[in-house]
Amino acid sequence: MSEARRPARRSGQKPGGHTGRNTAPRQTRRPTQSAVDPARTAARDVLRAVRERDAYANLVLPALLRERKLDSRDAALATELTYGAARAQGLLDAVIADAANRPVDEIDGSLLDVLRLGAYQLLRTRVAPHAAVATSVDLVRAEFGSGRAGFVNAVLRRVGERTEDEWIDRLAPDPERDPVGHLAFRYPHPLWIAQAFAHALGADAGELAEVLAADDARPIVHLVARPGVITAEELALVTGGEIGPWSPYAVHIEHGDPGRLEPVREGMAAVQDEGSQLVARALTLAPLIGEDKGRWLDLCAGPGGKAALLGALAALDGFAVDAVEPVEHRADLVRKTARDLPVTVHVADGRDSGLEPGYDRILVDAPCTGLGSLRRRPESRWRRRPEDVADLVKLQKELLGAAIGLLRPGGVVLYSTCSPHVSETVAVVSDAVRRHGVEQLDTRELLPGVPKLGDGPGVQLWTHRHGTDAMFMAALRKPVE
Ligand SMILES: C[S@@+](CC[C@H](N)C(=O)[O-])C[C@H]1O[C@@H](n2cnc3c(N)ncnc32)[C@H](O)[C@@H]1O
Repeated sequence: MSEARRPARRSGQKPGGHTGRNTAPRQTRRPTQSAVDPARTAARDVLRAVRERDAYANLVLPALLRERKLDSRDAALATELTYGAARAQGLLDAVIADAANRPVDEIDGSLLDVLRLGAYQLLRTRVAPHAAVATSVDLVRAEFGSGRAGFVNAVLRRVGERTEDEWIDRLAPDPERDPVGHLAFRYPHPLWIAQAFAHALGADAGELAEVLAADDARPIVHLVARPGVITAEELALVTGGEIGPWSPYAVHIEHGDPGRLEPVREGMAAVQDEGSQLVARALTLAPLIGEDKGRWLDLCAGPGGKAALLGALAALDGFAVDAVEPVEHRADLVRKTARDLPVTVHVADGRDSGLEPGYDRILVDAPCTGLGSLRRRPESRWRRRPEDVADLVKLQKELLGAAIGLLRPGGVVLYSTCSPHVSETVAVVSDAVRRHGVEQLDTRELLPGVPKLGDGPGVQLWTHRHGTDAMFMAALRKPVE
C-alpha cells in the first residue's frame, strides 16, 4: 500500500506509530498538533468535517473559530483557506491528481484535505510557496508521522512548479473546442452546473465567465431593515453599512459578525440577501383583481426570512400571513424569526396543507438545487448532483399546483427559486400556465428600478449583474371566471 492510500490513524492516537514503508527523507523535527499553525489546523479540520460528515463549512467554521478562540488574524486566514479550498476543489483535485500521478480518490482523505489546502495556497494566494508547503507537511507529520508527510511534500513541490494559469493550460479542456468545459475548469464548477448557467443565460451566454467568477467572490452580508420598525437609512447609520441599491429595506455590510449588531440582536433587522427581499416585496406589489383582503400565505416558509418580511409588510396594513413548513425544526426557526409579527406557522406539507382556500397572495419559495447561491455555501457545488433536479422539479410543480388551488380568483402566486436552472424556473412556470390556466404577469414591473431583468415575463436575477443571489421569480394570477 502506498503512503497516500494508508487509512487515516484515528485522531487521539499519538503520532509516531508504525507508518509502514517510509519513502520520505528522515525528518528530525516532529511538531505536535498544538505547535502546528492554528489557522491551517482549523481549515484542515473543517474540510475534514465537510468530507467525512457532509457538514456545511459555513456552519462548522464559525463554531470552531469561537471554540478555539482564534485571534482575528488567524480566523481570517482560516476562513480564506477553508472557503477558498472548498470552492476551488475541482481545479485543485485535477492539479493534485496530475502532480501525484494518481486519481484523487486513491489518495487518503486526510491527506487530500491537506493537499487541497496546500495547493490552494500555492496557486491562489500570496502565501510564500515554502510556507505553504512547510505548514502542510507539518500538519501531516504531527498527525501521521514522516512517511505521509514526505508524500505531501513531494506532491506540493510538484504543484508549486507551475502557476495556476500554467496548470489551466496543461489540464483544462481546449477553450475553442469546449468553451463551457474550459470555463468550468478555470472558475471551478462541475460541468453540469456551468452548462445549466449557460442554458439559463441563453443569448447572454457570453457572460458565463462572469457568472462563474461571481461564485468565487467573497459575499458581503446583506441586512434587511424591518419595515415599520427601522428604515434602511437608520440601519445603515447604526451599523456603518451601505444602503442596498435595489430593495428599500437593504443594507450591505462589508465586515464583522452581523449577529453582534444591536439592531439584529433586537430583531429590528436580520441577515437576508437583497434578492430574497425583492422576492417578498414583489409578491406584495403584484396587481390583484379585486380588493386585497389581507390573507397571505408563505407555502415553503422555513427558515423564515421571507415570512418575516411579508409579516412586517402585512402588519403595516393590518393583514396576516400563514406560513407552512413541514420540517419541525425549520418551522421553529420561522416562529423565532417572525415572533411579534402577524405570522401563524403551520407544520404541514405544502402539497396537502389542509388550509382553507381563498388567499389573496401566496409565495411559493420552492425547495431547489440552490445553484443561485453557491457563493454563500462554498462546498455545495461539489455536493449537488444533476440527478437531484428531477425530484425537485416534481415537488416544485406539485407545490405550485397546490398554491394555485389555495388562491382566490384574481389572487396572485409568486413562484421563486434560488436557482437559475431552467428546469426549476421557466419550465415549472410554463407547466403551471398550461395545466392550471393561470395568467403570467410581467414580473419585471414588480421590481421597480432594478435594471437588466431580461425579456420577461419572469425575472432572473444574477449575482454578477445585481450583486444578489441568482433568484428567479414569476408572478401568476388566477383568472376570474
Ligand atoms: C428555499 S427554502 C424556503 C426559504 C424561505 N422562504 C426563507 O426565505 O427563509 C424551501 C423550504 O421548503 C421546505 N419544504 C420542503 N418540502 C416542502 C413541502 N412539501 N411543502 C412545503 N415546504 C417544503 C423546506 O424544508 C425549506 O424550508
